[in-house]
Amino acid sequence: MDGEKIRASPRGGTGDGGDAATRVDVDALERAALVAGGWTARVDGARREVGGTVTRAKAPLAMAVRGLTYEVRARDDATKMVRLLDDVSAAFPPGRVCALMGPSGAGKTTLLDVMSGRKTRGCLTGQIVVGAEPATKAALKTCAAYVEQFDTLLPSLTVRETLMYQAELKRGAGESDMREREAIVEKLIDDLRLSSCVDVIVGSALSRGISGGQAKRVNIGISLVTRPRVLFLDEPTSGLDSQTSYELMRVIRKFCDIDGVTVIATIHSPSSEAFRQFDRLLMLKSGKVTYAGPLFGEEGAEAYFYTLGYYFDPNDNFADFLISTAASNETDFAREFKASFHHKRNRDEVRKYIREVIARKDAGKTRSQLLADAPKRPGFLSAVWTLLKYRTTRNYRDVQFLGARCGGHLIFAAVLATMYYDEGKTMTLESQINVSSMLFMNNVLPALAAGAYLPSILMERPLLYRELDDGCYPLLAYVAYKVIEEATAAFFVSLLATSIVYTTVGLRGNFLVDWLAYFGVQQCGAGVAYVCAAIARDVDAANAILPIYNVLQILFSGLLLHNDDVPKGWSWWPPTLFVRYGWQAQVVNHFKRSEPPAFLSDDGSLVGVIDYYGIQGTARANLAFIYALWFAWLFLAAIATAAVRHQNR
Ligand SMILES: Nc1ncnc2c1ncn2[C@@H]1O[C@H](COP(=O)(O)OP(=O)(O)OP(=O)(O)O)[C@@H](O)[C@H]1O
Repeated sequence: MDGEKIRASPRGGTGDGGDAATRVDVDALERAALVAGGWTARVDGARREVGGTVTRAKAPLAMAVRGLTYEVRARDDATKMVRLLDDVSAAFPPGRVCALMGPSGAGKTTLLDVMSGRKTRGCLTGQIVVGAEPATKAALKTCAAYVEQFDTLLPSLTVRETLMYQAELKRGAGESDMREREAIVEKLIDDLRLSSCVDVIVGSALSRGISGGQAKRVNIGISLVTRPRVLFLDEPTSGLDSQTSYELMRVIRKFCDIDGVTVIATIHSPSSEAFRQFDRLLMLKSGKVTYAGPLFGEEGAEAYFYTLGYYFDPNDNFADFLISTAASNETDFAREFKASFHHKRNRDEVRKYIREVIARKDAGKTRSQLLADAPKRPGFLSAVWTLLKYRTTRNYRDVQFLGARCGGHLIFAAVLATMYYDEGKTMTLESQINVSSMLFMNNVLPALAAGAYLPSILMERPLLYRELDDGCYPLLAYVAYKVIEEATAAFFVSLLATSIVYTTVGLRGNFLVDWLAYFGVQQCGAGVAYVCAAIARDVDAANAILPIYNVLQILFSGLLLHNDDVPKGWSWWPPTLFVRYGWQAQVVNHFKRSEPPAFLSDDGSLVGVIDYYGIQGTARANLAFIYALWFAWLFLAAIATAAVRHQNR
């Protein structure tokens, strides 16, 4: 409770060294695991074997940063650099739960992002080590996991499916077979106390699912499926009530003690009980260290701030005391810390870990042990299969998902059927105009319907970013999964829509050509939607960009302005338009250039509708252009998704 006394270490320790007695002897744990030859876990002193599977217990890893300075271009003036971290040095001993605290804007999240290798821009100097190695992005990917503040989960999966989905994406077949993955997931469900909601869907704002606290635990669980040795958490308790945040912190503490995970978490204002699960503290203010060391005990933070004249009333919440103290402008905390014994102790600790890296290097061990020990991740095909297995199967059961992709096409087909019934059976001037116009709209509509793809692509963007950052799959696997998912649905709906129009209107050409043109245009439209979704910041921007492209496409596809009349400056544009090729393929397929001449051309002679509009090429050649454009748009979409990152990192 907030009113309780916080005098001594809650785990009976007396400072940094003092709580060692209550911590799990991780070396002993690892030895036990090796002897047993199985994956062992100690819960309340008892050894537990899970599923009889073979996975070595891993020792937790220390992390340290020395002289870390990080600058970015100022938001308001790109010529200026802003220093967000200023000469930060701190040690994060193995198997401890470290709190990163400070007033709002102190640089906590920045430090967490920098340490976890997630910063995508800015200028970084200083050293970061993990274990006895430099903390390269590749090394961190093998041993660390990051839990973001906001839950990015798939709403339609149950808790168990969510954990299995992540386990399949993150654990390679060579290292862990299905049974082992299941054993890991069952253990996580147990450890995270998710048994009561294991078959409940995650849910969203629109569909009721698990509670906020359970969602947080699932979010942590998906990071733990790889059994990381370092866990970064960005404000794990934010938005939770004090009881739920306490329970969550206890679970995290347990992972730290039993599974040997080093935890580094930014935290705002936890309850006293939740805060007692931490044992180290790094405080920042304006990017500078204002305290680094043990949280509780005689040489802890309370004793340190007491020496500066800030007395902690035991009836208060210690975390609130630290935050309000740090916010005070009466003391230059960074300077005071540099002059303190605590700074010297921190410096020595950092040196110890950096020295291990240097010693390893001096011993000629330049190959990363972390990389060598890294479990094999699933390959490209395996990742695509997992995405289809968990995401597409759910999407196909979602009426809204299918409705958005099918409804419009079928309604348009029905309307065209009634408007142009039997129109293709004659070749009069009127029917030539009507059928060619109908075929034009038959290609415009699937292009316009691609707007239906935008919301789902944009909504799952945070999930995509997280899964890419977690190394779940390469971007191309995601693109492949998306194409298969959309193309499979489009295959059936385009077949049905084309059948309706072909038979009712009385089209004459090869049905396959009409269908391939429709399907191809539909897929090109999806490709354009992917590009818009990649470059647009939000749904509003995407909804503004896509219609501009489509209107420009409609204007220049040959019906509204004949091909021969396109102004010189625009002549490059029509050859890039898939609606144009779709229309041309279907018009040539229907009339076969054998329609009776009914239109007066510029030179006074009578020509058929194909020559009147200046339609070029055979049906096959036009189809070839559509499919070439499909690949071009997919290629552009992949490049745009990789290059444009709408994330404030
Ligand atoms: N490009 C930039 N130009 C200017 N200031 C920036 C820029 N990027 C980040 N900042 C500032 O850097 C500071 C550190 O941000 P950070 O998110 O790390 O703080 P924080 O301690 O996690 O804050 P909070 O507790 O509010 O989340 C903030 O004041 C932020 O506004």
